[in-house]
Amino acid sequence: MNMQIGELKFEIMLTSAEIQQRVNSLAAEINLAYSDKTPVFIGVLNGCFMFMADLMKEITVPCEMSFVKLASYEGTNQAAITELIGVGIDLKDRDIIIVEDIVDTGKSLMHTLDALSHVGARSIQIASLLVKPTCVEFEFPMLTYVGFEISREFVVGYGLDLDGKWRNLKDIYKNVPA
Ligand SMILES: O=P(O)(O)OC[C@H]1O[C@H](OP(=O)(O)OP(=O)(O)O)[C@H](O)[C@@H]1O
Ligand SMILES: Nc1nc2[nH]cnc2c(=O)[nH]1
Repeated sequence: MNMQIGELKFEIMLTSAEIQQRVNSLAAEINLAYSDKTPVFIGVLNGCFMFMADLMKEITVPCEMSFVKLASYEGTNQAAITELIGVGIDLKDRDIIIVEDIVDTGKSLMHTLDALSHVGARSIQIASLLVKPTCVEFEFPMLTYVGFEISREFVVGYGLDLDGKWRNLKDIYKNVPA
């Protein structure tokens, strides 16, 4: 299935069914690993909203959740990354799971980790639906829960935007040459 956004052409990369299946198995892994804990899930807005919602519905251990906000991209070009906006939960001695839609260069995740490094958490793990291994500029030993490793192309849908739009698509599309 193809989609044209302005001059950009997109092809379907992951269907809603494929995403749901993978999200369910990630949730199962987390349920097992945190069976004796009460983790705090911290979603990094805006992109995480669909992944976070679908993941949380499958989490069966007692848990809390909150959201932080960063901003980094405009269109397909990287711009300056701004500050982290508040969490609202005391994270001291808590087991944190950061929830991201995508780790591309890894800069956003580095900012989130930096901001959380002072809160005195007991543990920090990361769940990201998508990772671009050929783009990541940092090592993330805590990136334990990865939905799909994907290639370098820009992707939209399932929370991921292009100029603020297309986040609502239930499938994920990748940019292909026109
Ligand atoms: O690994 P990186 O190269 O830093 O890119 C990944 C980040 O980029 C996107 O966020 P963005 O800042 O565009 O905000 P959004 O979630 O509101 O779309 C995405 O949601 C990740 O947080
Ligand atoms: N929508 C979207 N946002 C991103 N942020 C970093 N990489 C991407 C990407 O491939 N798509």
